[in-house]
Amino acid sequence: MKHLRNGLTAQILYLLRPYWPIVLGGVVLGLVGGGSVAGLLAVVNQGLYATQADVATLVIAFTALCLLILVGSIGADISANYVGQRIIAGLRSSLAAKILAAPIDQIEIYRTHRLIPVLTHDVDTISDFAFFFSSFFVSLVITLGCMVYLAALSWPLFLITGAVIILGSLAHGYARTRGVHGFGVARDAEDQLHKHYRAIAEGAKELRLNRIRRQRVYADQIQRTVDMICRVQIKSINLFVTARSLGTMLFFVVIGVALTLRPFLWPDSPAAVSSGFVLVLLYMRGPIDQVIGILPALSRAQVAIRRIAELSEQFSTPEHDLLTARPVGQRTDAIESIDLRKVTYAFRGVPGRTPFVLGPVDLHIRRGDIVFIVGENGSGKTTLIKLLLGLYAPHGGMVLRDGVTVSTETRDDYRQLFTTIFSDYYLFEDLIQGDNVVPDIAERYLERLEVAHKVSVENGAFTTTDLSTGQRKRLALMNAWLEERPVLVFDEWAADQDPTFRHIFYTELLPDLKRIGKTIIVISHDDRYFGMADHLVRLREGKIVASEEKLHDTIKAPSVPTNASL
Ligand SMILES: Nc1ncnc2c1ncn2[C@@H]1O[C@H](COP(=O)(O)OP(=O)(O)OP(=O)(O)O)[C@@H](O)[C@H]1O
Repeated sequence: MKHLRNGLTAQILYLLRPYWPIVLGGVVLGLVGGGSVAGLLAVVNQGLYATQADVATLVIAFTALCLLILVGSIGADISANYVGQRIIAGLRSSLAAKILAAPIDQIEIYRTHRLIPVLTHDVDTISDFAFFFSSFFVSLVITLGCMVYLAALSWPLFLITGAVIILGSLAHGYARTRGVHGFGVARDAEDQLHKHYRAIAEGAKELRLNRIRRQRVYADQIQRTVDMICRVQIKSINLFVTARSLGTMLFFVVIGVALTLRPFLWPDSPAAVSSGFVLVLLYMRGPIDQVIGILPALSRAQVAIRRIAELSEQFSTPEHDLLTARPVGQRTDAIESIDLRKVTYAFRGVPGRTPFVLGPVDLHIRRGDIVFIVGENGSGKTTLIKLLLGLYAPHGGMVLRDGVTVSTETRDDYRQLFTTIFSDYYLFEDLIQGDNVVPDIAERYLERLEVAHKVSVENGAFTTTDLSTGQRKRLALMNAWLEERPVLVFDEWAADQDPTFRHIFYTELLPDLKRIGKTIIVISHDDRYFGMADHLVRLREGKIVASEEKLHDTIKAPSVPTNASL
């Protein structure tokens, strides 16, 4: 926890560091604006008892102070707004960068339903607070300025007021501690709520078909979580509201007590002291109210910053240089072989269960081979290709490209060799080649994939991706073609295809891709087509139990349009 607090302070200072001149300027302007308000109250109080001779001086002082208040508060507001918005923009970019550079297994452990609320909810909470920060600071300075004026007027009254403020602060301290705890609990529940929201959005069809599950999701999960957040928020905010009203009432009490006691305790004190005291106390109520009013937002921002710090800590071992613009490096025909030597990988275990361990695996892949990776569900096929693709760093053993070990430094270059269509692939609408895609070539690919009647390529993007599952996968395949990388990896690509196109995929497209020099790795359950493989690797419980290499001569003339053949 201590570590986290350090992280929290460090996080705030780190965020403010690039803007320190503006922050400093804003602080000075806030001090000038807030201090001038206290000065203005003193002038007003003097004005109540001014003689004709004092009027000119007081008017000049009044005007000057009004100008200072204007300049100070506007300046403080503008600088706080600027810094706040820049920090939010910086946070948004740096969080996105952290996710883009985080190791894939760390992202998988963190989980999407926890990731999105940090990126949206927590950043927005800080943004809300940043918006009010300047008035918070100026109000704080006004309060301090008023206290200084009170001390100048009368020490006993200053001490009484100080004691009341300390009392009020203690009440608020208590409310804040409880409130922060409550906001923390509510924030945890927001993650759960987000998970349930994803379930009703992504599982809409299943929920429409299953009444029991629908009611359970709504009543037991969503409503229960929503009610819990509501209860905790009401409780936390009630604490703040009660402490706030108590504090306000204390002000009136102190005014009443001081005025009642004045004739007895300080019978000789001048009237200007009493009126100044009342004036300052009545005025101070506003800024103090504003400071107190912003405390719940401050507490929420504190919880949000902690969440962001946690995420940053979770992703604190990024892969380096992932976002540096660099040439892609060698592509076509850029490999002769890939080897896995005694590669192992273990997932984190669930308590009471043995974690899945892949390996040790030895695998040799030659350029131009069609490699099938087969095995039962859960045997480790996807885990194996994630290691092969450099998405997971092996826990033991090594991956070699053309006999050279792939290291942390070279892993991202190595990954650029592959185009992969995962079984849970994400289809980007824009093509990476953008405007460089010749419409004719795109058209021929689409025709080859039998989707040209549904979709075309315009301005470097597909005209639509509102297609059937199988058709969307064909677009993903077209993307893969256009990327022109030497190794293509298909994770159960054909599973969503109709029998005719599945046949075309295995018996025409794969051989054609091989013919143009591609190395192809296919995860498949289609045992009818295992004969198409040059190298069949069978996995069971994370181990290679069979590795058959053979030659076959079933390759036909190319029918895939390639840039070379076009
Ligand atoms: N993120 C994860 N955390 C913990 N365990 C995991 C994770 N991903 C996969 N596993 C475990 O690893 C094992 C292998 O999973 P993998 O996805 O590699 O299997 P697969 O052979 O591709 O299965 P399928 O044919 O069903 O796609 C499974 O038993 C699974 O429980």
